[in-house]
Amino acid sequence: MNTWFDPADFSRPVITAQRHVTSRHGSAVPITLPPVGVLFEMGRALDQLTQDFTTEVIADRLPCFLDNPPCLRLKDHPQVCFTKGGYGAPAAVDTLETLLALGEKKVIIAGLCGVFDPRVQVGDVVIPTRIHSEEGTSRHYALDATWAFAHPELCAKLREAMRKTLEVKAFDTVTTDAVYRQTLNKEAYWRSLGCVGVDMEASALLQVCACYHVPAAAALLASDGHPLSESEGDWDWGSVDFAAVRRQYIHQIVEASVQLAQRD
Ligand SMILES: O=P(O)(O)O[C@H]1O[C@H](CO)[C@@H](O)[C@H]1O
Ligand SMILES: O=c1cc[nH]c(=O)[nH]1
Repeated sequence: MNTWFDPADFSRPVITAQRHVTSRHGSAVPITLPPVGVLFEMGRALDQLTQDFTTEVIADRLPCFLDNPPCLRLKDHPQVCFTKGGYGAPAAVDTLETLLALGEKKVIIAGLCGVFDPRVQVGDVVIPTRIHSEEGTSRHYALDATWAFAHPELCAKLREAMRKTLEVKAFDTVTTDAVYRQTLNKEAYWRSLGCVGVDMEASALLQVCACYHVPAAAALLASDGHPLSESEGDWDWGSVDFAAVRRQYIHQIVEASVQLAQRD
């Protein structure tokens, strides 16, 4: 059983995100965020956003403990903010905790995943009901962090809102800490659990949101198809038109998040 989380430990965390954001290491300027936030776990998203939409800067540098990404909103739809989470579960959760400390009430996670199931192709969007955890961060937040669950209602609405050009698929996924230890056997085991894809942040983000009772759901664009056996070809990234697919995906996430925020 998990020994990193002690449910009887009611002593206070030495550093909290709430305290950190206004500390000397955080920000001198008060920042308030809109209630809905999109946490991109991919590199191109904020550049694409500023290229293709009219945006405004909410904060040049979010006062996270590790990284300091900018936080943006659309000029015409200021009720949603967009930022980039750190890569890997610990850095991603640092960004998330900061967003929550600054007032976010609902979180949409938008990232990439590698896929290892014939039912899913590069360019599909996987929106999981639950994510199996092989990362350590969520084990500091919950006694049983084996699976992290999306908020059922938000997950259903996100699937609906994302159904545009790209295929949306409702399969479970897994989050790992060790990208270079995704062996063929390991991925066969993940398949046996019903998982179709792997990323490095999403289970921790969903688990932390669940612990704080903040509705969250994750959409993962399949960015690379993994070989399923020794006889299949080598791993490779993306597809011939992956840049266009990724752009389409970012647009769908933007539209879906605005739609979901308008419904609130
Ligand atoms: O920063 P971009 O190109 O989105 O890629 C990031 O996302 C991938 C993992 O999801 C890794 O390749 C990482 O570098
Ligand atoms: O985290 C990731 C993202 C894409 N592909 C993978 O195998 N892992």
